[in-house]
Amino acid sequence: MSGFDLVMFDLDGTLVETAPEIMDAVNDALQRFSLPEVTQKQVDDWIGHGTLELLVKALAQITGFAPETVRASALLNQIVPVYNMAYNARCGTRSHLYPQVRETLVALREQRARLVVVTNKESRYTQVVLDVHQITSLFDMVISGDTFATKKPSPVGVNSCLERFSVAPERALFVGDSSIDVATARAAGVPVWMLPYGYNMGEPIAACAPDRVIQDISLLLNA
Ligand SMILES: O=C(O)COP(=O)(O)O
Repeated sequence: MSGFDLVMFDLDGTLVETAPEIMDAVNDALQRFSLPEVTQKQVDDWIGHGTLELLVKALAQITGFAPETVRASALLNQIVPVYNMAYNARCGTRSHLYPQVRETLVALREQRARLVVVTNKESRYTQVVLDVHQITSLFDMVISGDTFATKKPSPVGVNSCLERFSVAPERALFVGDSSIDVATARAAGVPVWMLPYGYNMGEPIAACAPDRVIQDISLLLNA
């Protein structure tokens, strides 16, 4: 039996392994502009601050320009719609739910916990991923990187969930895979558990000092 009334989940690297097809879509877009490809390791380490920021990092790496220069560039504006099309085509081709994700979400719902996604992925991409893996209906609320003016590690999204479902921070849990998730949960006073298999910008997860590291998401059920 889970001791939590509200469980908030990160998406990429926590519920769904998304990086392989994100890399495919980035490389599809780069190819259209005759730019060199990026590697899987680079993409893994760029996930965390949203897709637009991932594209900024990829273009900065390739062109040698500073990220702020890329953010203001025409190239970024041109590549975004091309990436969107590529991602829609790639989504679901090489992503998958991590083991026990669906079963655990269903069981938590049966235990009457509220379930929420809090991701930095922009909502257009979040929706495609949740739909393609048929888990949209398992969540009471979805907060994306562009839902509020600030994204994780700002606690705004987490605080809005606590308020919406009238849950005290200590009765909630944040489950994630990166230092961004730990910082977000800490800023909201919510306990935070980490899964070791996701994307933490190349850093070891122990360095983030979460309350617990769990090897498998089904361990949430015995909390
Ligand atoms: O899209 C990203 O960069 C991050 O997404 P996440 O917050 O679900 O890890």
